[in-house]
Formats: sequence, structure tokens, C-alpha cells
Amino acid sequence: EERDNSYQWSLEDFEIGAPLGRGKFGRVYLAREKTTHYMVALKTLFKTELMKSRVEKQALREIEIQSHLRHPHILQLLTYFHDEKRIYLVLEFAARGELYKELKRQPKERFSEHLSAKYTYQVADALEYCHQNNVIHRDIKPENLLLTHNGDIKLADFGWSVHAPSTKRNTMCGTLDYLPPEMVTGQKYDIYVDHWCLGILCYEFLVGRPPFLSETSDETYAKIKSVVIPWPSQVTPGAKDLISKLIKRKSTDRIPLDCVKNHFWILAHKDLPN
Ligand SMILES: Cn1ncc2ncnc(NCCc3cnc(NC(=O)Nc4cccc(C(F)(F)F)c4)s3)c21
Repeated sequence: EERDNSYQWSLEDFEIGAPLGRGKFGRVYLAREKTTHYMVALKTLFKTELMKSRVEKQALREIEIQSHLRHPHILQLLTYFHDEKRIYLVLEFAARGELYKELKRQPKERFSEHLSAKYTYQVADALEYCHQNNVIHRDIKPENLLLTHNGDIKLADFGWSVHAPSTKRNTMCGTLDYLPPEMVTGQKYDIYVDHWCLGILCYEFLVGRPPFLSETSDETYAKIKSVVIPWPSQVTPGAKDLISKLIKRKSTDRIPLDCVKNHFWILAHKDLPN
């Protein structure tokens, strides 16, 4: 039977498969839509958990933001529904899973210049599209990047995204390593927070750990505010040039995303065979 847009999806429409991951608020399962056998990722969010952490508005904002974004490197929110206990996000399935697991699987837990440039390019492309739609992702890190069966990037989890500009705090403590100075000091911030995170991300791809990683969060904060980047030998001059142009204290000094996509180091490495 035809399903028009008013069709109400429910759990009965899906066969639930293996768990794909777990988060604070619920789990992600591989699932198959019964009539088309289309594979999806089904993310469950427990309403009680969302209410306890007072993030239910955020869930609605994510659904609102995600349902208007369409881009090859953004994980698509296909639809959503809820029952008395949970909200369900029906997401595009990224068959090669979480990028950070791929990073840890690498011989020296870091990517080649080719993969680092390819992934940095694809994230920049997705962020440029988000910013054109006035959306700041705010939570760019390897844990929020997924890989398709072709090995292409899907930017996921808009659970923390907001419309620019904003002063909303990233109240849930994830890793501090990706926080830019303006968010650490609670100032107003804008789309350029994503540029900072892209620089941290590119560094982590090449080195295997973020530049300000420290034993304690106080040390991490201090390093973020100092913006002193350690440069291990494997970071080539081209990569250092790009990263240094993104990890800038003054948000408006961070180069635009189209300059990232056209940077000589990106162009020299993004299309090379592995
Ligand atoms: C692991 N894995 N492997 C393959 C694969 N394919 C697709 N997806 C996967 N995983 C799910 C990726 C996500 C996409 N969007 C998300 N969105 C979210 O988690 N939102 C969210 C969370 C907590 C709190 C809030 C709230 F309420 F505060 F807003 C919102 S998670 C896959």
C-alpha cells in the first residue's frame, strides 16, 4: 500500500537487528523496514533520561534541524516516531560504522595523509552546507563521524547543534579536547567553533590524539587558551599550514571552509589511492 507523508511510522514497521552502539540516552540498533527490506539505524532515546537531563527541547531541535538538512556527507534523519517510553530516530545506516574505531584500528592509530585529507575535505564540505543553512554542529569529533560502505564520511548526531549565533552551553561534558577558547570561557560564539573543531579533527587524524590532550581538564583548558600546538615529526609542512590556519584563538582568523577545501595540502592528498 502507498505510504504518503501522513503515514505514522511505528516499531511494528521494523525488524530489529544487532546493536550498533550505545549512548547515555539510549541505544542504536540495525533495523530493517519490513515491506522494502531497507536497512536503517534505529536510535532510541528514553524520554525519562531526556527529561532528567532537561534535553528534551534539544531532541526536538535536532529533529527540526536534521529533517531540513540533505547532503551526501550528512547522515540523514529519515523519520522519527515515539511511544510512551522512547523517541525513535530512524537514521540512514552507515555500514562501516564509527570513524574513531577505524582510527584505533590503524597500525599507529593514525590515518595516512591521503585518508586524513579525504576525511577533512568531506567534513569541511558537510560543515559548509550546515553553515549555509545557519546551523552550527558544535560537536565535531571522531565519535560523531561515521563511514559508508564506500568509506565516505557521514556527519552524525546533531544532538548538540544550534542555529547561529548562540550562547547555549555544551552542558553535557563530552571530551573537552575539542572545545574552542570562546566556548571554554563561555563567550558568545558563532559558526567558527566548527572551524576550530575541524582543525583539531585534522590534527587527530594525522597524529592519533588531539593537540591539547592532558591528564586533567584544567591542563586541557590551559592548553586550549594558550593555543600552543605540539608538532610531532610526522606532520608535514602542508598539513601544519592548514591546521595552524584553523586552530586560531580569534574565531574570525580561522580560514573559511572553501579555503580548507582548496588548500594545497588537501588537493595534493585527498584523491590519492590508499
Ligand atoms: C553506530 N552506528 N554504526 C552504523 C551507524 N549508522 C547510523 N547511525 C549510527 N549511529 C547513530 C548515529 C547518530 C545519528 N544521530 C544521532 N542523534 C542523537 O544521538 N541525538 C541525541 C542523542 C542524545 C541526546 C539528544 C538530545 F535529546 F539531547 F537532543 C539527541 S546519533 C551507526
